[in-house]
Amino acid sequence: MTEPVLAVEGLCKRFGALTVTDGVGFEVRPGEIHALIGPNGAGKTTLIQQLCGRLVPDAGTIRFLGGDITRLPAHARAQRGLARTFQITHLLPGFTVLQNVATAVQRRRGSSFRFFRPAGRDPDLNAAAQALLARTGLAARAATPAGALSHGEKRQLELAMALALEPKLLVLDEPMAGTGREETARLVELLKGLAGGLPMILVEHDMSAVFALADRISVLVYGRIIATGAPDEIRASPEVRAAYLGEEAA
Ligand SMILES: Nc1ncnc2c1ncn2[C@@H]1O[C@H](COP(=O)(O)OP(=O)(O)OP(=O)(O)O)[C@@H](O)[C@H]1O
Repeated sequence: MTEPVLAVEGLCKRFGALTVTDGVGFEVRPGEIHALIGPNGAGKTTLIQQLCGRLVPDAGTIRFLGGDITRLPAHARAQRGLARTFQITHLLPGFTVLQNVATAVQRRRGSSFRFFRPAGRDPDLNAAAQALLARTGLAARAATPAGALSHGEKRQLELAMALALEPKLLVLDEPMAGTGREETARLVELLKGLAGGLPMILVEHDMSAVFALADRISVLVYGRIIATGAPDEIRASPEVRAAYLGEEAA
């Protein structure tokens, strides 16, 4: 079988007497959307923080594209292509949508020698940024200040900025949080369109979005992964239903 993009083994994290990540292991395969679901307090955020380098695990290993990244700082992981949305990017509300994305492209290219030239006036950066806006359904909003976007559009912009980093694995941290039904449907379609090449980890409470998007799902309960499988397997698993999904997946 092909090498996994991300391989996590025996990951443990304790806060005092509380074991929040308890021997977690799972893999992200090339091109797959791998959803991580679990009830409130299951340890999803703590797990993601360890994957992205914000928290150091007490035990276990994280391998990304074949290299051990367990002890690497967050920025070094980002440089290798591990991008987390809704955390690593910060929207500049007074800047236009285009300028925000152009700034992210500029950061990726490391073109700090052009610091005296505003990102929004560089034709190369603008072309790259325009392409990302087209990819994320925001082309018509290029000249709008980021602060004037709807909540769902801000999510699209965050996605465009994450894509500007040319990630090799995208960690989507509750992308549907706070979005309305229509916006959720739009984001699901958008993410479906991006899928197929770019592997993603999707942490999400909205089960309809999870089941619409995920190729595989891992279920985290009390810091342990109790099941990993295709959506149909997860939906049918008595353990998962008892521990978490209940009637939601019926
Ligand atoms: N820095 C910390 N110090 C102490 N306890 C913590 C810390 N961070 C998280 N916890 C505890 O660890 C447990 C898991 O929290 P975590 O936020 O990872 O869960 P979660 O699955 O992301 O929950 P939610 O779905 O509500 O976001 C909780 O009991 C939380 O109170």
